Amino acid sequence: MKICCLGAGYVGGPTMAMIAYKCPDITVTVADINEARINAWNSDELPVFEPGLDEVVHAARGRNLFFTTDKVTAIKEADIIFVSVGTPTKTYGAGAGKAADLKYIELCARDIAQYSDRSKIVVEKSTLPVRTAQGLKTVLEANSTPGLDFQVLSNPEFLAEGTAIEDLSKPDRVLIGGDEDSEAGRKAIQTLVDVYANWVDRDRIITTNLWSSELSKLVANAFLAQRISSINSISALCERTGANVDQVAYAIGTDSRIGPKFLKASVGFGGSCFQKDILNLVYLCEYFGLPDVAAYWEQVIVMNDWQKSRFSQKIVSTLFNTVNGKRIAMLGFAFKKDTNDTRETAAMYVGRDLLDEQAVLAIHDPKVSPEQMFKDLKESRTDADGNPNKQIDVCEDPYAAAKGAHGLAIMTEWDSFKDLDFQKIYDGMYKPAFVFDGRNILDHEKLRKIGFEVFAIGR
Ligand SMILES: NC(=O)c1ccc[n+]([C@@H]2O[C@H](COP(=O)([O-])OP(=O)(O)OC[C@H]3O[C@@H](n4cnc5c(N)ncnc54)[C@H](O)[C@@H]3O)[C@@H](O)[C@H]2O)c1
Ligand SMILES: O=c1ccn([C@@H]2O[C@H](COP(=O)(O)OP(=O)(O)O[C@H]3O[C@H](CO)[C@@H](O)[C@H](O)[C@H]3O)[C@@H](O)[C@H]2O)c(=O)[nH]1
Repeated sequence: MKICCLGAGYVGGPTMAMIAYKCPDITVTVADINEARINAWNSDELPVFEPGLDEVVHAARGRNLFFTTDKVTAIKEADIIFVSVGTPTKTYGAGAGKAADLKYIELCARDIAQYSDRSKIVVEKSTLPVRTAQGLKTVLEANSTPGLDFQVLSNPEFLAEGTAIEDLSKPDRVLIGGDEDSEAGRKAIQTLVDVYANWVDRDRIITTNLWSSELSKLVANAFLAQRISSINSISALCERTGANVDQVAYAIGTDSRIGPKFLKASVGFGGSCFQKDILNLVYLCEYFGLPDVAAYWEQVIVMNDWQKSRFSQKIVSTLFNTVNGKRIAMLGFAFKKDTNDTRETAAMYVGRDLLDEQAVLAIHDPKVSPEQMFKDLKESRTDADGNPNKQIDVCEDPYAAAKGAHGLAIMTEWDSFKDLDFQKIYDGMYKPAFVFDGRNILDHEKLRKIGFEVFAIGR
């Protein structure tokens, strides 16, 4: 069997690497139009940082895993074609700021139709609005050689960044939606089930109709993000009342009906998916004439935005209502630990707020490049005369970032931050030395004993 995947991004690369790793008899080719990305997948410096990914790629690459820019051959040869291209929030026209931009998906469908000379199974791996499969099928049938059959399946991906390899090798479930009402549809579903059954227990592979599968992905992300916004809303109430949000989260999470996960209060959720997918859900609700449902889910985003700006306002008000010219050390820039991804990271929004207030940002992140930070903060590295940007100092070393700072903000929960020598950091800072723990990962009592003024979320 031959599988091809269009899109070698955060999802296409690792998911296909896992299929190739677990199924040595299947040839897996990942095709992308971005040559630099493909070159990186073929090098020792993979374009995605994920614990354990290097090992999986190295074991399969060249054996039955291939990365290429030749999408035509990849499409022609494949029995199953996954589509794993981006579905960003639309920035133009109807639905701008909410609806998913489906142009990359449609271009893939047109390529598949044009280059296929036999019937294929087409799998939606990207996160898509419910009922996209209908449009895909129409484009495929209208543009291909008559007589070919394209079975469209929905197989959304639930991996989280930073734990992608663990999530892919032991998924809670694999979801496959297809046309359950036709013989060809059921056969296509079974073909994909058989691929995953090489390493996933059969009872963890859920099959549904197409629309349930497409919608479940958006709903899963909406529910996860809703939990974070819920606990973050309570963090504000804790700060006013003397309750401790971590204690509250533990107390409610021990109720097996609520469960302990995704109740960690924070400076706000980030990442490429939650906001985009909830906005998409909101748009769909509006489109299908359900404004009250739309408003309900939109509140998850409103609360998240509030949590981020609340954090930057807290820094400014605590530092005597001015951070003008003050150095603020930001530890962490990625949207969560164990990834170099900064898409929608809370650090970017807090950073921009502080720059607006004329602060000097000293940023350290173990994985994020300075180029990425400047881009996200909408700043250039040098001024018109070629002198370095004086408002942003990217530091390789957290101690260097904190030296001469008035405040230190934990933006990402990197484990390495917990073991820093805080006495050394304290000695190098202006006094009073303020810590703003946006992830509640530090030992606050210990910090207070050293002499820090500590602000934590929800305490
Ligand atoms: N990032 C995640 O953790 C995650 C998890 C689950 C689901 N998803 C969903 O998966 C999809 C892909 O996300 P991603 O993070 O991998 O995106 P990404 O931007 O990292 O990768 C998409 C890739 O598709 C390529 N591409 C675009 N058009 C193409 C074409 N016509 N042919 C071949 N390649 C093409 C781009 O060059 C890019 O490399 C999105 O719908 C996203 O919502 C993402
Ligand atoms: O209790 C928590 C859990 C997470 N976060 C934050 O929420 C964001 C998202 O975290 P996470 O969900 O772990 O990472 P993602 O890679 O964005 O994964 C989500 O989005 C993916 C893309 O759709 C889905 O596949 C995953 O199932 C879903 O967890 C990050 O900023 C986290 O720091 C919190 O603030 N508190």
